Amino acid sequence: MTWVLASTSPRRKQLFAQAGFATAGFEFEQVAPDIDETPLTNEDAADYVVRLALEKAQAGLALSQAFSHPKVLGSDTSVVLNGVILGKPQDAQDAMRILRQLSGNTHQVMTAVAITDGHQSFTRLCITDVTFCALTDADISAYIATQEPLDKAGAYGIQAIGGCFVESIQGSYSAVVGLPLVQTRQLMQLFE
Ligand SMILES: Cc1cn([C@H]2C[C@H](O)[C@@H](COP(=O)(O)OP(=O)(O)OP(=O)(O)O)O2)c(=O)[nH]c1=O
Repeated sequence: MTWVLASTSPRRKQLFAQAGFATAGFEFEQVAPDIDETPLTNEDAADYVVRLALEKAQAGLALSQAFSHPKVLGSDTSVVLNGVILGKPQDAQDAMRILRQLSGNTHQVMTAVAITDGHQSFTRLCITDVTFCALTDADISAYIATQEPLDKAGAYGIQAIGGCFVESIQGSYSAVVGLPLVQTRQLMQLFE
């Protein structure tokens, strides 16, 4: 039996390693799923993240044929403001646009996790409210100059400099970073 993380995210790798602390001899392989992340027409944000997590897990399973009895985890994180998915910034200008919208407001971080072994698939969805303090354009420009926002949903990382903008959160911190630890462990236990 082999655990496989279908993700290229270094944050998910770290979190998945943490989630396996109680699983005897826990080790995992990593594969890079390549899926189309375009939302369907009128697709609800929650439905979107769950679908993507499952598609990443299924794409990862197809890449895991060399492993014995693979159990494959996929996950997706989206930042949602007033029901609209903000996604990852295209470039610095887009990051500025996104961070101006988040400034002084509460948004939702939706993270879904899915595990499949080809016979059974289970998913969990975590929705965390994150409230940003008010940001000046100078704050945002200085943040973008660090490059940190560019590969992240919602153009920030709560675990690093972006944490300076987070006034409060309600929900799972690890889900905001990229993988909810409690829910991931619960899903893993379904396969033990
Ligand atoms: C909101 C937020 C997002 N993020 C990151 C987590 C995810 O890596 C990324 C969201 O993009 P995802 O598309 O969920 O994941 P990914 O492309 O990085 O990796 P993969 O699809 O291979 O699993 O944004 C943070 O690191 N910190 C934060 O505070």
